[in-house]
Amino acid sequence: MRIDVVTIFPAYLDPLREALLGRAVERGLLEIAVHDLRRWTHDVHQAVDDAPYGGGPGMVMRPQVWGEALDEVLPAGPQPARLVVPTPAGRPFTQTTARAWADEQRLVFACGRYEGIDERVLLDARARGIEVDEVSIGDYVLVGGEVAVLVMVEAVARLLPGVLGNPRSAAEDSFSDGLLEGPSYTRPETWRELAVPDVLRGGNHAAIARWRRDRALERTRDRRPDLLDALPPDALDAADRAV
Ligand SMILES: N#Cc1ccccc1Cn1ccc2ccc(-c3cc(N)[nH]n3)cc21
Repeated sequence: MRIDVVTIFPAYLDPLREALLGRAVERGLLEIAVHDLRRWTHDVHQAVDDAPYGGGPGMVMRPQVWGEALDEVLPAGPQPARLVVPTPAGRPFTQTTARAWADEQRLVFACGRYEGIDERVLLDARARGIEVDEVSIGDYVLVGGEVAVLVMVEAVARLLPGVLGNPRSAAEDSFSDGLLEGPSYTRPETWRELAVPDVLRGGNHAAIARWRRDRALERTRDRRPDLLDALPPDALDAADRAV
């Protein structure tokens, strides 16, 4: 997978070169290119924004600059690519989204700032046959798209083959079965007079699986009842429903 990110703050994306993702790039499991949007300005001030038509607070990012940038970074043509635009007004980005995007050959992220990007940039991209996803990472307002891109790139990249040391981690993490993950423990057996639950030290794998499922159901019911409501009818068996 190749990931391109266009932004006026390229340094915001430096964390993509660190740790797990940095090692995945070094190992050639994915490519990441970050582009400074100001490269496509032609004025001495390198202006990327202007006042909004119709008035209102803040500024809007100019279509000309974005248009030239995306013409170069995301040329229309046979190679499929997806343009992702983070916005508070977007569809929710979820684990399901991450799984779907993990199958893409190319992802291009457009990081807006100010009050966002002129709508015609997205219209033009769609008119050129490019898939455009406007996505939100949560119901709160950030200052720009860069942090949202860090979140989404990490969520997608960890699903790529070879990126995680143990592929079971991605297969069994929260949301993989529609539930939140339950509590985890490691050594020592007792810490500050708090003991690891006996069942986890007992070696009975069926009992451990049951205990973990029960804790996941309890946690999901308590923190995210909406996820329980979204489960398919046959997702919970009688033992689950008794929790
Ligand atoms: N757009 C916009 C906007 C609209 C109103 C007020 C402030 C902004 C700032 N902003 C500019 C770019 C941009 C990108 C993504 C987010 C974003 C995503 C999530 N999930 N929250 N916030 C915000 C962004």
